[in-house]
Amino acid sequence: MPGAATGGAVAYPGLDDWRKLPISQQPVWSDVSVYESSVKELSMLPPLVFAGEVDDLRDRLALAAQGKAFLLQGGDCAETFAGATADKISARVKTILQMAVVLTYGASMPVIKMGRMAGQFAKPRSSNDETRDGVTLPAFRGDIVNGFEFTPQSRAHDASRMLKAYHTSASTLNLIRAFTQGGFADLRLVHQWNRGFTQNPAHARYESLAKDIDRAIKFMASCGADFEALKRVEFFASHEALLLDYERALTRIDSRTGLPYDTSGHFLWIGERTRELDQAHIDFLSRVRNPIGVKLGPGTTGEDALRLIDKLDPDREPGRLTFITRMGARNIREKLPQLVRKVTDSGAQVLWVTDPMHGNTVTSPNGYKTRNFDDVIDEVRGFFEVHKSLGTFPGGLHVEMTGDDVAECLGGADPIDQEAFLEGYESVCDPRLNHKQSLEMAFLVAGALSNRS
Ligand SMILES: O=C[C@H](O)[C@H](O)COP(=O)(O)O
Ligand SMILES: C=C(OP(=O)(O)O)C(=O)O
Ligand SMILES: [Mn+2]
Repeated sequence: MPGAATGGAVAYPGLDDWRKLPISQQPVWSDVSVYESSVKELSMLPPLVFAGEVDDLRDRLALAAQGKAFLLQGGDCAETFAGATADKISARVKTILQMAVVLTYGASMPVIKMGRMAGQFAKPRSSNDETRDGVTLPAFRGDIVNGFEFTPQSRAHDASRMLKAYHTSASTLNLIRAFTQGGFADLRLVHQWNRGFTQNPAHARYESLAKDIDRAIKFMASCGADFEALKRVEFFASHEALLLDYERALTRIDSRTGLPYDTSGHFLWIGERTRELDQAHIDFLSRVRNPIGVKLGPGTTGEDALRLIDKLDPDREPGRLTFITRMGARNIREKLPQLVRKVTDSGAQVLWVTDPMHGNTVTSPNGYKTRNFDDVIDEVRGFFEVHKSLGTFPGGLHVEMTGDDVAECLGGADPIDQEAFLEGYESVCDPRLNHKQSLEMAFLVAGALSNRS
């Protein structure tokens, strides 16, 4: 039975209480013995992240909550096993680094860099099934559960996929660490991150900013400045903590503090569909030390937000809790103010982040799940306007994006139209900003951040 096996997972009071609670969006594993052996093996594998890194991230997020840093979180809607190639991973990391440079330079503010990467394999779905040409099969729930291919074999829920997800996360993280610690992310290579991407307006704008940074670095170098700090960047891994069998098996007790950390990623978030207060996801995540995010859709009330704070951040610990609002461009100016006001009046300090993607999903006339770049931008603008009017800090941006030249979202300065989807649509779940749309977004946010006062 799913959710039943603790395998060899470390024991700690409360870590298995979620098993007695209602839970949604979980697989029904097709083979119980495979499930049991997979969970057992997972619980014996090394942690993917170190608890000390998780603590560092909490400190960084605390700064963002105070308005002293900005969080940039981006990556695929659904990572895939096949997509974990060096080219795709490096294009995504380079794009996030480029966006971060634009933000740091434009807004004169430290930027916390975080991928929806190295673990973003589980997807909640609006429907359990999918029907094509009269054939109905289980919906695709992410590579950690089943395959995208539309056959009964591929769509069966196969628990051994959790092991593949672990190993794919490990190799992705290994490459990310190599890139960001091994010299590739050195700010003096700011031009090189632009190489290999096609020419376009955002690309040219980035080149010109990179020239300014180059000039400033050369000037400082000739003044004798020490650039050791520019060689490496911190880069954190995050994903939606949806599949609790997996998250539980990777939860370990930190030898320094004796406390539980979910070592599948640095930052974990709870999705809009699984954030019910008395249910399994909130309970489980309330018991691990990682910084936690919660997605908040347009139906969230101020009372909901306060109850989530009490449950997930009872000690009001700086950096512990991030609210990722995904209201939709049409709702944000009306719905966000009451939430922010209620939280601020309670004295709690959370980090407010905008996800301008998930409230703006539409179907294109030719049948693709897409988003209009203008709607995405409008939600970002609304987010900044609301926080400005309330005197609170718009602390981060959460986007579905890729470093590849895909055609999945409509519009942008070098516009994508729906015909382009026929060749360029690659996502197995939600549409992502492509490389140029991502850079364009970064310039817009940098402008909004620097114009705040
Ligand atoms: O992020 C993913 C989607 O928004 C979520 O999985 C729901 O998608 P669906 O409506 O296509 O199932
Ligand atoms: C499913 C997702 O988001 P939400 O929970 O906000 O719908 C997601 O981030 O891919
Ligand atoms: Mn998504």
